[in-house]
Amino acid sequence: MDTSTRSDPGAGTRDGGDPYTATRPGTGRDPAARREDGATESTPADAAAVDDPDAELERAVSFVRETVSAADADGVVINMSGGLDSTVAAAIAVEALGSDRVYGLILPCNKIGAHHARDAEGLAEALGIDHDTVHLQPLLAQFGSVAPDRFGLHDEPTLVGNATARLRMTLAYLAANATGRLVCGTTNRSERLLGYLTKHGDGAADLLPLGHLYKTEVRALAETLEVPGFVLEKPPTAGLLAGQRDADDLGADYDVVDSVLRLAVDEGVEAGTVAARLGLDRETVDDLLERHRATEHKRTPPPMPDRGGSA
Ligand SMILES: Nc1ncnc2c1ncn2[C@@H]1O[C@H](COP(=O)(O)OP(=O)(O)OC[C@H]2O[C@@H]([n+]3cccc(C(=O)O)c3)[C@H](O)[C@@H]2O)[C@@H](O)[C@H]1O
Ligand SMILES: Nc1ncnc2c1ncn2[C@@H]1O[C@H](COP(=O)(O)OP(=O)(O)OP(=O)(O)O)[C@@H](O)[C@H]1O
Repeated sequence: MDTSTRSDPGAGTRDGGDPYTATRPGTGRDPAARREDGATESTPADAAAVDDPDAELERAVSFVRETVSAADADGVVINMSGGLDSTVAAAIAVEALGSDRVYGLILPCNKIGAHHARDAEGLAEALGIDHDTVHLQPLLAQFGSVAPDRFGLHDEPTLVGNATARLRMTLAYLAANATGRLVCGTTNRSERLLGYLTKHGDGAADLLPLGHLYKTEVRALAETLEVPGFVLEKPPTAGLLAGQRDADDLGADYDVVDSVLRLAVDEGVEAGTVAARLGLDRETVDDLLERHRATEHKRTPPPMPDRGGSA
């Protein structure tokens, strides 16, 4: 991916100073913790490993090609933020379908978003895909007039963030309906397992080419795709508030998050053992696993009464 041009060199970091030093929270690692079974302690950095990035990339590319073909669709629509996940998803879609069958929607909602939107426009141009930028503020302002005494959006970051994510989803489906395309989501496995997404917002899509990959694995794929350094350097953020970082919300960086999820969810290792093996404090592990449990409803279809015996 030749995307060396960037419209705004400061956009990735200007809202929070140096993202890798000053604003990053602690990793949650407890140097005093030791493995209960005496085995060698693993490190969160182990989570970053992708055995064969080229093969993983080919798997994702084939998946997109086959899914679009099976749906007899003309291509995909991707909401592009200028961040890691949507850039990697768009690059995979271009490899799978060709640039003329990928359409990017860039949907900033505030001033912080405007910087990232310029990045997204540059990335879309470098990928050679058609794209449009739509500022959401006027549409969101209308949401504020709905029963304002009951659901005021002012000073409610989560309400505004979720409404924005669902508005982006609505526009993606509008474009998909109108052009015979599928909506390509950008959610990764870390976000899915923690429910760290807006239900029926950024979590809603027709295909998820990154849905099986942890965030640290998406990063490894980005390197294989030669995604430009400034995208890799952006600290993961939902992009809704100045200085907001996924690591602040989740209590740990993604190398820690992914290590915990691999052991606890994929391998079924008990929380205390996970903490000991990774050298983490128990609270960090418990908080992450509680998020996982509490968001099961985001990973399953809506419940409904059964029919009393018949399927
Ligand atoms: N047990 C249950 N069974 C069935 N449904 C249940 C439920 N509990 C809640 N619900 C429903 O789910 C709703 C809550 O879920 P939801 O609307 O998603 O809202 P919620 O999970 O509260 O918020 C979304 C979270 O995802 C984060 N996010 C969003 C977008 C992008 C990113 C990112 O960085 O990529 C992160 C955001 O910062 C926030 O922490 C409730 O209002 C209710 O309608
Ligand atoms: N300004 C935006 N314009 C269009 N789509 C957006 C915008 N902001 C977020 N989205 C959509 O919502 C998804 C989730 O947002 P989020 O900011 O968490 O992801 P990201 O920027 O791709 O990656 P990262 O988590 O590394 O920031 C994005 O991948 C993208 O599809």
